[in-house]
Amino acid sequence: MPECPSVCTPQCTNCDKSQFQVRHRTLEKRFLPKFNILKHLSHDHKMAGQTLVPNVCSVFREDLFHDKVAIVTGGGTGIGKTITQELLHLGCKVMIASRKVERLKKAVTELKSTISRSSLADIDYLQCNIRNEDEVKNLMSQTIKQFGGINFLVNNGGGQFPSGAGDIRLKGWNAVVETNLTGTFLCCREVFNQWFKDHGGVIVNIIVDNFKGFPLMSHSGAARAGVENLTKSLSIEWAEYGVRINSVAPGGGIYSETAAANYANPTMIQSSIPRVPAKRNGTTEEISASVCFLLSPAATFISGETLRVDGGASLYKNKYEIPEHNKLPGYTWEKDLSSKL
Ligand SMILES: CCCCC/C=C/C(=O)SCCNC(=O)CCNC(=O)[C@H](O)C(C)(C)COP(=O)(O)OP(=O)(O)OC[C@H]1O[C@@H](n2cnc3c(N)ncnc32)[C@H](O)[C@@H]1OP(=O)(O)O
Ligand SMILES: NC(=O)C1=CN([C@@H]2O[C@H](COP(=O)(O)OP(=O)(O)OC[C@H]3O[C@@H](n4cnc5c(N)ncnc54)[C@H](OP(=O)(O)O)[C@@H]3O)[C@@H](O)[C@H]2O)C=CC1
Repeated sequence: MPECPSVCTPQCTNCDKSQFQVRHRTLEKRFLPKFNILKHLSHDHKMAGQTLVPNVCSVFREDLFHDKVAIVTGGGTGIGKTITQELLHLGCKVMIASRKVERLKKAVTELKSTISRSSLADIDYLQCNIRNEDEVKNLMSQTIKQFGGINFLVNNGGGQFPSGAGDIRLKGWNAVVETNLTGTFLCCREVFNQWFKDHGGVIVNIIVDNFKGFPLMSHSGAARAGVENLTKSLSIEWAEYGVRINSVAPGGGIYSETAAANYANPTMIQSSIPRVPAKRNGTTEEISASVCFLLSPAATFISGETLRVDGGASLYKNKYEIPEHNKLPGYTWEKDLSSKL
């Protein structure tokens, strides 16, 4: 672990680790191909009564988005929270939106405290279930009212539950498709109708690594394939309005406490590591950087594209182990003729 810097950082009241140690331990663990991250994160580190907010940094220049307004769905947790942190760091005003108000409130309180006085950045939240058309309309209109317009939409909110396709009930299928495909469509349509049609803007959709199918999450694989195609259609339809739209496909498992908590087996996020050429999980920061790149002027000639951020995983073999079986016998004329004898 790196040496403690000369300026002493606050101590965690739960475990005596310094802020500096916590930050570096977290990074260190993330890069170890072991499944012990959960143990390390078993309590919130608190510094002088405050939950630790890790120091934000970015490969982009600090004022890059100082005149921009972004909406990040699912911006209170995991990948969405990291994207929000980086956008704030780059001077952006960010509206985060999802279903659970308590999580949104907590994130806003935490992240607001990180904004420096000289920055034009700002953050607020709105409750919005992206499956609900009226709530999506309200998200756009309230953001325009509060921040004066919208430049970026990051459709990050989404998810699924693991299940064999044979066991997925219609309600569960619909819940996943409505969340990931319909919800993304509603957000795109409303931001376009209410603002982008007249002012242009940039959209980034977060999808998944479903390029070789998404066994045990077939509902999500199908819904995200729909989003990938929607991305292509809209990039063509809306180019004349100054709208760019791309997708980012995180792969290999991106650890966050909330992502892991969604699964009965919390090591599921880590289980794909053996099949990631990079031999590690991705970080939320790596997803955020790719989103910021696609939002930025560095990507003004990129639209309708899907950026795979997966350490090469989508090129490697499928992560679903197929049990030994002989249920798909071969066809030969000999067998065919002998069956007719
Ligand atoms: C190698 C690993 C790679 C992993 C790659 C991807 C990782 C990630 O995406 S991490 C992100 C994880 N975060 C989330 O998924 C959060 C968002 N997800 C959800 O909110 C749910 O999964 C949802 C999309 C299904 C929505 O849930 P909810 O709002 O509760 O939906 P409804 O009440 O309308 O309907 C629920 C309906 O869905 C079925 N169902 C839900 N959960 C399960 C489950 N765990 N197992 C089986 N079935 C489930 C079920 O039919 C529900 O209806 P009822 O039976 O009437 O409750
Ligand atoms: N972690 C990973 O390995 C990977 C993640 N992804 C995708 O990245 C995105 C972010 O996931 P991640 O940060 O990892 O996990 P999280 O579970 O932390 O994030 C999911 C976010 O989506 C929000 N959300 C879910 N349903 C809705 C809804 N109906 N309306 C509004 N918001 C909703 C949740 O907020 P709330 O519950 O408050 O509504 C939550 O903030 C998801 O789309 C996920 O599927 C893709 C590939 C890999």
